[in-house]
Amino acid sequence: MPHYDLAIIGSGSGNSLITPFWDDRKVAMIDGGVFGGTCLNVGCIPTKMFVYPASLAAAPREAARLGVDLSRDKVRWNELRDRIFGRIDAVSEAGRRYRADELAHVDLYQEHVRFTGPRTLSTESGVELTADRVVVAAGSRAVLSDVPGIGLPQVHTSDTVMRIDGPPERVVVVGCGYIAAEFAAVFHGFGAEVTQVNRSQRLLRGNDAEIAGRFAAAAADRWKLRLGFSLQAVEDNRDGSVTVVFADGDGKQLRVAADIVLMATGRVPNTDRLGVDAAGFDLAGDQTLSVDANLRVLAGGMPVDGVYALGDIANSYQLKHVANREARVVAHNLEHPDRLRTIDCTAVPFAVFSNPQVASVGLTEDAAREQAAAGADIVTAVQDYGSTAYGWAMEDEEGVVKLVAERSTGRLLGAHIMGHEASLLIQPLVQAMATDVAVHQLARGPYWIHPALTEVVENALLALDVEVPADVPL
Ligand SMILES: Cc1cc2nc3c(=O)[nH]c(=O)nc-3n(C[C@H](O)[C@H](O)[C@H](O)COP(=O)(O)OP(=O)(O)OC[C@H]3O[C@@H](n4cnc5c(N)ncnc54)[C@H](O)[C@@H]3O)c2cc1C
Ligand SMILES: NC(=O)c1ccc[n+]([C@@H]2O[C@H](COP(=O)([O-])OP(=O)(O)OC[C@H]3O[C@@H](n4cnc5c(N)ncnc54)[C@H](O)[C@@H]3O)[C@@H](O)[C@H]2O)c1
Repeated sequence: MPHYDLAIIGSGSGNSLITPFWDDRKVAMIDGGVFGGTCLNVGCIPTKMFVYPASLAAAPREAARLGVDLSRDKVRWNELRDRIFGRIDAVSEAGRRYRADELAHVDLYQEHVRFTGPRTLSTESGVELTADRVVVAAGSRAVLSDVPGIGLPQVHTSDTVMRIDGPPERVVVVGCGYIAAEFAAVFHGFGAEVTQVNRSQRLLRGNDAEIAGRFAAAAADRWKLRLGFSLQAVEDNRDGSVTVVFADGDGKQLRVAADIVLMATGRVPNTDRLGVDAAGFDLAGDQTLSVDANLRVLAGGMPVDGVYALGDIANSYQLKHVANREARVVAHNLEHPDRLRTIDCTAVPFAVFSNPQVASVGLTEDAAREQAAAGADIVTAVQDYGSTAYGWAMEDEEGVVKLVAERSTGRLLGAHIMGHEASLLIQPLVQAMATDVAVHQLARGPYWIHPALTEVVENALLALDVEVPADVPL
């Protein structure tokens, strides 16, 4: 039975744990999927490599408003796809080869594994292995509704939809989360007829209600949006296309013909495939592994010696920048068990790279008001991109910055942005929240470049009705 100093399940964020510290120790890297995990192979990176060209392809609509007539002649999808995956697949394969062939102290197991005890594992091919320390970084996977026709080749998840021959002409997107929003924009940008259908009435669940409402209006302005319908079946039309059948709460049917269907109805942690019962590990309500602030896995509420978890299997953010930070904490804790560090989840931002973009950090207005003792100390400001000089240049009619703050302290509690490069505009606000810089200090401390689009953030900060100290910079 091979024994290791460290066994890592998952080569996504888990791959970064093999630091020089382990050079003279034995490490098992175990991954039953494609080397490099979700972000590299089927997640953040390839999606954004589609998002950017799709945003260029969508430019004629915007340019026309400004008096410039452009046309989108052709989307060479297959060429674009092969360029993207030519780059990504090579990175994944180089990473795999490095771990498999070039590091004498690392054994790469390319198969799935299950726990048989807290630090004992069994691979699909029957190898039993033990380790002093184990890190579970086994990620999450897409959920598929159990309806007739779900197995048809036209039905995709984000894992497969970027590899199709195309471009498709008619796309049905099921769901209303980040993945649905990003792919609806990609296919719309490339000229497909997109119908996005969701069970609930609200898009981008968990976002500030005002931003989610504005995003729904912007989406409905671009592609077909049908809310309140649940997927019932996918029917094979026997001509290469399918009909996607939905029903609302009253049983009214919606039937949409499509070349492809993208199921974007959420992701679940892979704990159900890991044999966590045999290890005795605790699960949280959302089926992630329960961990303490040091990211040690819990069993019966107590940390299991030497066993850590990180990423989508251990948190409900399902964001790569969170998984990366957790990996840094776990790497430290593995190397310094006598000086454990904790994970800090202050001001975790996210961005949805749709059209328009959405970005957010901290509390929504509703959550802030719920959390405020009497509800009286919360102030908000809503600033349209169109109120700034750069917004005039763009003739922008949609972009908006919404800020939530505490009146008495000037503490920024939340920031929510929709519009052009929202993912960039949010960053100074993330910095302010992470380092506890008050609203008036952020607005008047640094210079803000004129007439950059960042002025919309500056103006939103100035519009917040917070108490301003007398000596604040002018
Ligand atoms: C389409 C899409 C777009 C996204 N875009 C963004 C974005 O723009 N920004 C952002 O922050 N986040 C984004 N995310 C989320 C982000 O990709 C994930 O949060 C992140 O990759 C999770 O990393 P991880 O290390 O936890 O898991 P993963 O990278 O998924 O790694 C887990 C690995 O474990 C392996 N594994 C699982 N079970 C077993 C087992 N039993 N035995 C052996 N191996 C196993 C899997 O094969 C996999 O390789 C996106 C996700 C998707 C799907
Ligand atoms: N830019 C980013 O940071 C980014 C991009 C993509 C994904 N991600 C991560 O990936 C995770 C998964 O994304 P997601 O969009 O799949 O999940 P999600 O949980 O955000 O959204 C899924 C949506 O599908 C709907 N739904 C579920 N079942 C349905 C059904 N049968 N019929 C119709 N609608 C149904 C739900 O109401 C929900 O709104 C997210 O939590 C996110 O953190 C991040």
